[in-house]
Amino acid sequence: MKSDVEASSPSRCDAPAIECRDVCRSYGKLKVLNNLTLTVPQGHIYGLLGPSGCGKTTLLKCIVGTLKISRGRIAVLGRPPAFPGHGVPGRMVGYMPQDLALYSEFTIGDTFSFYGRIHGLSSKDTGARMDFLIDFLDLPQKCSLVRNLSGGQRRRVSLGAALLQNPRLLILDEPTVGVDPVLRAKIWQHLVEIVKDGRVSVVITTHYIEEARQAHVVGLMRNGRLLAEAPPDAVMKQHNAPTLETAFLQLCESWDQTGSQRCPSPQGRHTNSSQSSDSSRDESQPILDSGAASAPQGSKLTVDWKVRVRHVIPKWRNIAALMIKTMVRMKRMPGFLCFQFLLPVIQISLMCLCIGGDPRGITVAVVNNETGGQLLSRSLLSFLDNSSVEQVQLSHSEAFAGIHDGRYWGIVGFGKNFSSYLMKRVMQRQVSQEVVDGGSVHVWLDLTNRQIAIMLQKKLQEAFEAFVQHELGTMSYLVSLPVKFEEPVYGSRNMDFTTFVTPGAILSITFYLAVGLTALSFVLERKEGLLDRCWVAGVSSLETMLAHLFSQLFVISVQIALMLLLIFLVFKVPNEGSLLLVITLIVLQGVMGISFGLVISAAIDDEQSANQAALGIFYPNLIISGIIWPVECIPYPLRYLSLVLPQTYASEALRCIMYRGWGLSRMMVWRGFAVTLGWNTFFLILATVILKLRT
Ligand SMILES: Nc1ncnc2c1ncn2[C@@H]1O[C@H](COP(=O)(O)OP(=O)(O)OP(=O)(O)O)[C@@H](O)[C@H]1O
Repeated sequence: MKSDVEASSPSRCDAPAIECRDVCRSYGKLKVLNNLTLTVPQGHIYGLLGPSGCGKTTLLKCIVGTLKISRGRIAVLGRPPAFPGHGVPGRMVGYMPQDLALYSEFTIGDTFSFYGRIHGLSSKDTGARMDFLIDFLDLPQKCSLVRNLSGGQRRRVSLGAALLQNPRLLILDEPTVGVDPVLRAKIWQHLVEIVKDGRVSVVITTHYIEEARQAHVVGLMRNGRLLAEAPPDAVMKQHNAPTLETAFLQLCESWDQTGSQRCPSPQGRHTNSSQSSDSSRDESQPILDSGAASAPQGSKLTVDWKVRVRHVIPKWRNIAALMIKTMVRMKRMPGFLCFQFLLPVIQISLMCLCIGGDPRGITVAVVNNETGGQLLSRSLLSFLDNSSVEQVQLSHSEAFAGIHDGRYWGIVGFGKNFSSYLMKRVMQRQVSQEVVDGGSVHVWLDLTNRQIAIMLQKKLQEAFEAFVQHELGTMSYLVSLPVKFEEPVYGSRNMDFTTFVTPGAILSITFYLAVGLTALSFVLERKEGLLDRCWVAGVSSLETMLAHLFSQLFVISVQIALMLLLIFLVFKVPNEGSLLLVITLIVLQGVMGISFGLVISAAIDDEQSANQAALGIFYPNLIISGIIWPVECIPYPLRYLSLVLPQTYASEALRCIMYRGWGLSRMMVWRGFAVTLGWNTFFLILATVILKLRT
């Protein structure tokens, strides 16, 4: 069989392009690849055929390194995928995944430029390749948006992106689906052309079995095993079949009848001939040693520490390419960008406008039984704040009927001798109970709304103090409480509840917007195969995270600038402390939101669950972080939980900076920064661990 392969191959080369030995891979309990052994000779087109669900895509993902195998060994272009310093993943491999994995907001030109940047092509080279590919793949103009292309056109753009850098190995997962027969023939012709000099190898999966006759070798897969691996003619000859499809059907039937033991598969041959003592080694652990699959016998692949360091250090080129990608996408979605910038402004405005202010237009029934001219009751009522309290003069019975019907929040009542009795109370040393009662303002309140009731009590008290000051002048001390509130040490007398809530609300808004955007963008990119495609192109997970962090920092900065301008200039929230500290703490909370978004996207695969996770923690965190109500009201042991949450100490620190003017030397301030940094580190480590466990 091997001689058949060599006879039909365009050139000979000793080291195979891909060598898989006894490869196993499972998804949970589902065993998808089952001791699969496969060899792709250098300079050949290898057609990987098999029914839907037999494991072709899984195998290709293992070959390019986006999935780790659980057992066996893989060598691609001489080394295991992801071997430090190896070009796979990277420029040496062109990968077209089954999902189109294209940014729909990109134009065709943007798509090629993006991958050109990642592969380090000059703009001239990218331009030349782009022109060739657009012409060759019969694509529309390069300014056409991917989202406006037909399914077949998108598939061709995806193929073009895989061909862009002239890779040494092409891995194409069903590139001809949805492509018309003329173009399909052209693609195959091109593949035959590029492997001619023996430098480039191609692995292609297709559902059109007959088109695979143009491949130099076909591998027929079923149930995670390779049933046959030979040139198409040899397979047909062996099964005396007129077509490849018939041969494949016969092979499947014979497999079903005889079982795997006696099936004439090359796999058995490989397994027997090459079985080594370490063939069942777990590749997910010692990935460096596993490169021995292609190394000369007895030798081990070693890596220079410089190469190892270079492999780990993020490349600025890739980060820049990803950041440009984000900017281009933002530019193409101006509505979404405005929404991103304006949403926090809208949220904080609504909060400042609607939470913490005094209730207005509260109707109160006034029952005034006094008659005559110079009445003290009228004078007192004139000091009641009209903007907050609306007075309705009623009789006793009407007032009580109204409050019982819920039309009034309270009743203010004066007896018919109120003025004279009040003066007696003030002037005489001893008075009767009748005078005390008659000289008092009687108030009945509906206490079902605590905020309104508190406001009414406060407004009545203020009105009384102003009235006493007006009527008694220097003698007003006679009816005042002997308690004097001096100038506040911190804050001002007119600070309202809004002032308390604002710092925590800013942190919370910044944190949750960053969580949502990060989780959603990563989950969507992974679901659409975009992350995998970038990874195969040579972008590391760290580079992806850093690029996202830098792009998000830009968005967060604009959001913070707009929010701070609004609260300081429009809502006049005071800031006694360092603006730099205020901004730094908010930015760090935004970065923490990004880190938490990474945790969600690492752990969750679909956007709906990611959204639910983000929303699910939103309210509990808001409530027990002391953002809308003081932590001091939280009962133990819930208080302990509250104190370790990411925003409890941070909100307190921001309030201390803004309202007390404190700096980092104060424990309540540096504690907020320390907790934020601690959570940041924890989330980043957790995201990395989850990603590692799930790969
Ligand atoms: N992420 C995953 N989690 C769980 N099971 C999976 C996952 N991906 C694939 N599978 C399962 O693994 C099996 C092989 O899938 P794979 O995509 O490799 O098949 P395929 O041969 O490429 O199929 P097709 O030709 O239809 O693309 C299928 O049963 C599939 O349901």
